Amino acid sequence: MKLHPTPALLTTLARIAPGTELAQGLERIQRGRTGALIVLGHDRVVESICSGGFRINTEYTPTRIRELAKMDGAIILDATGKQVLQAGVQLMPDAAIETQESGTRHRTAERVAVQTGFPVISVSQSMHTITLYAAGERHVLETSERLLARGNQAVATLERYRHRLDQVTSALSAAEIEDVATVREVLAVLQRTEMLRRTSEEISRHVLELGVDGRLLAAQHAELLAGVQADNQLILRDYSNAEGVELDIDAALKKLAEITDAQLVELEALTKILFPNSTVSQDDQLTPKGYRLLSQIRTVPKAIGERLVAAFDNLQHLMAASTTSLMEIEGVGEQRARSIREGLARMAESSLLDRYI
Ligand SMILES: Nc1ncnc2c1ncn2[C@@H]1O[C@H](COP(=O)(O)OP(=O)(O)OP(=O)(O)O)[C@@H](O)[C@H]1O
Repeated sequence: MKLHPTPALLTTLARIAPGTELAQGLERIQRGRTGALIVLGHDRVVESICSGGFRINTEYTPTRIRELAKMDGAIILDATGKQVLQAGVQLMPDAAIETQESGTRHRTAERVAVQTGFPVISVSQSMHTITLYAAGERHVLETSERLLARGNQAVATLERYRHRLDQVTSALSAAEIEDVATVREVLAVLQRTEMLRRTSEEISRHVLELGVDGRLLAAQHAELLAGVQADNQLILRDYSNAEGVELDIDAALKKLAEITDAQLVELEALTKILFPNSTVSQDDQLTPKGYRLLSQIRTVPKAIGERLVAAFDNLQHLMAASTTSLMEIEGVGEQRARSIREGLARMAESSLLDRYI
């Protein structure tokens, strides 16, 4: 799935997000009902397509750029956006570079961005829009109100997803402890975790683009993600050898991120990720290795979790292990062995309570 804006474009969007000096300048230009063509960087290539205008080499301020935008021609800033280098410049990019834009300002902006590799901002006087050309993409900036509306909608979705994820995660934990976990339960957690991840990523992009206007959204986002216990890497590792062959976890995670939203809902594509070589029924039972549940015990660092799984092979064996046999593992002393046993016992207790009371 291709994200929009892409991470490369987002980096530039964050530089002109509300609250930044550049955003304040753009806002003043729009309020003054003028347009502008601003190049965010300067080098020999830029120099070679510049004609006329004048060099000012002065510190960037929102008021200054607003005044300079009143003139015909483009404004060139340095790559940090802190210095105004030239103004009133006629840009003559390669006319062979394709552009779908119609007005000359926007056509020029797109071509300059492609030719120089620097971000270019075009403020339209007639349409009152701000378009950013960067990283091979074109992005029309949205108002904070619209971005916030979409962000709030995504937060409401995230809240629903979180609730559902918590339900399927505790159902899986209970089933794992009783050794009756089914393919369906495992896939449900894989699916819900990925849905949560996608929505969360969407909110992060809004937050970045919103700058200071996104503070509340960022706080809500963080709160909703606190304590999420599902982790798809651990799920995949827990069931990695369900077919007798170890999965390539990184490749599986990549495939998971690439399937479409529609495929994610249907489970078929997810089944193929976890079981690339065989056909399974949703009711088939699986035994986890125990990575995920071990990761929830505070006193078990990752390296020790790895050794425990390597030595005991699966969660059932781990749960049956005595303190003495746990202590045979490097890094597990008496205290840690006890806390592992207590941790697993506590999980068993609470999952039974969840299930039957
Ligand atoms: N090659 C260029 N170099 C520098 N400035 C340019 C160039 N082309 C256009 N401009 C600037 O854009 C202004 C508007 O041009 P034009 O109306 O043709 O473009 P437009 O894309 O329709 O703009 P808008 O959407 O703002 O109306 C020009 O007056 C000039 O200041």
